[in-house]
Amino acid sequence: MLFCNFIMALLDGVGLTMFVPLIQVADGVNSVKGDNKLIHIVSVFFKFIHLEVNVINMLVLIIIIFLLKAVFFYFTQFFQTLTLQSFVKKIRVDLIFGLRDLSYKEFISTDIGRLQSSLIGESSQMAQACAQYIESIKSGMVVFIYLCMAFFIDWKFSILILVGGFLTNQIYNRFYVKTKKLSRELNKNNHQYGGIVIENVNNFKYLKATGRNIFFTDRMLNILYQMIDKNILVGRLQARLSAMREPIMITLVCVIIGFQVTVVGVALSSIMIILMLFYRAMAYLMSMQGSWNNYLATTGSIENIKDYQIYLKKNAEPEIGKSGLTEINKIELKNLSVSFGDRKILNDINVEIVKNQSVALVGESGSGKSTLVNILSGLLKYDTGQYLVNGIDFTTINRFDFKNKIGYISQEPTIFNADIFDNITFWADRTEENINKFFHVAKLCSIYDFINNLPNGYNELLGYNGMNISGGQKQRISIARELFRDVQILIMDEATSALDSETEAEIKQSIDSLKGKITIISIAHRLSTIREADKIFLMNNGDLEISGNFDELKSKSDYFRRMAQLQGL
Ligand SMILES: Nc1ncnc2c1ncn2[C@@H]1O[C@H](COP(=O)(O)OP(=O)(O)OP(=O)(O)O)[C@@H](O)[C@H]1O
Repeated sequence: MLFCNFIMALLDGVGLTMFVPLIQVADGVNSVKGDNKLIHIVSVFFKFIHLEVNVINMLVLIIIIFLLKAVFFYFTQFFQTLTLQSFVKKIRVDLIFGLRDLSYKEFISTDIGRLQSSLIGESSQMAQACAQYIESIKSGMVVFIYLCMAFFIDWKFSILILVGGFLTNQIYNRFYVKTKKLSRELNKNNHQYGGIVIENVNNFKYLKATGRNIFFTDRMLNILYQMIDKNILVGRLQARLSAMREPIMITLVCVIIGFQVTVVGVALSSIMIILMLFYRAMAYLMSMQGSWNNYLATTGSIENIKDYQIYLKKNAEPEIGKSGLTEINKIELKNLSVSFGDRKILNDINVEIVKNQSVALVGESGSGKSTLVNILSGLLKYDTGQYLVNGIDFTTINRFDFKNKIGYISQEPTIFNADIFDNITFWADRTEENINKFFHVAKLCSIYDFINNLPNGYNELLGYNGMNISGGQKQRISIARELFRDVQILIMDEATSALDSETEAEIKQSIDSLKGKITIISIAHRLSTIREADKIFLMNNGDLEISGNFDELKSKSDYFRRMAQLQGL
């Protein structure tokens, strides 16, 4: 791109300077005072191509030069688009992979506003910044070529360009500093705004029901107004820059005419050419300064994206280890401890779960059940101890291979903004086999009748976060999705909490039918759902107190017995 731009600028300069010998030829060589260097070069060139030096030939040459320039202009623009798109691709792909690999531990404390604006809005701003950066380099290159040619044609002219450049740069520098500062502030506002919008959307129902959305609206408006004020300031700066361009140039042009006529005493034809070259060079110089200022107006985004890429890389949790895990036969935790900051959340945990066993975790709220399950599923890292899968250290296992075999149903059901079929099958092809399997799991999860009664059947859209269906229906869809996947380990964290007793009993039956076929790890406050579990772990304040089956625990633990009695078991 830069090579084509270089040739294009060279042709532009050569084409324009051709007007000097053209006028000289038209007027008769002797009519122009001063240097006859150019006409000499032109004569040599025409002699070389066996043509006469006359006005017609020179005009044809000028047309050919500008046609060639157009060809190189085309290639410059084309390569610029390629450069820009490969840059945008690199940034966006990097961020996409960064999000994929971001560790769960980091994600839960990340600035969501920054995350979303980095991945969406600012990536586009980066493209604009890159375009402006390229433009300023291109214009700079043209100015440089003009300068070189100017030195060759008339050193006084090059001094004038340098003086012009220096003067305008002095003025522009003040604007550069202000624009850069505003850009950084705008960037911060963008993150705040993004964060509030996401919070507003995620908690829309609550905010609407309680009238608190007014508070959020005020917060959004407050930041929005700040952003608008700053954007107006940036616009004002840019308007001033553009407005100043012409008066500066006209003043400089007048100074040059005055200087040339009164001091040097050159003929008008010569002055016209110098002015033409000067005007052109200054236009490129100012365009370079303008593009540079536009580029600076987006530096906040550039700095942020750069930092964010580093942040994502630093907090990446790649799917390390060799692939090839075909079956999970045993998982073990040995003397495993986890802390959040200074607080120990899990303390010296020892757990062994073998293939197709069904285990349950019980304990008071905050005792560490979800944290333990997050460790088992590979979402969270542990501080000390060991996690073994089939006797192999978990850190050396390919996470993707492992997680691919894990089904996870959490307290908050996961619903995608798609229809029921895609939600359950995770966008599987609608082949006869998949449709049959879809109905099979729908029956297992007591959602078959519901789907059949919908106006669009399994093509019914569920809306953002499943707004169009009930909590229990969402939960059943989440469970069906995991059953459709043929997972080897099914983790259920309060999976049936949103269901009424009748539906819960139905689903329990379905889950029970999986007993002995896959490994099931469940957390439940309602003990009836885990009564049949092979092994129950009782947790207390980060410790794993005791384990055994339902009846064993009842006899071993007063707490468990009390809980069971309270629930009529
Ligand atoms: N990201 C986190 N940062 C700091 N502390 C955390 C974090 N996640 C959980 N905790 C703390 O760890 C402890 C255990 O939480 P955990 O969610 O594992 O408990 P739980 O037994 O599953 O509770 P519940 O039954 O209410 O879901 C709690 O005291 C909680 O405050």
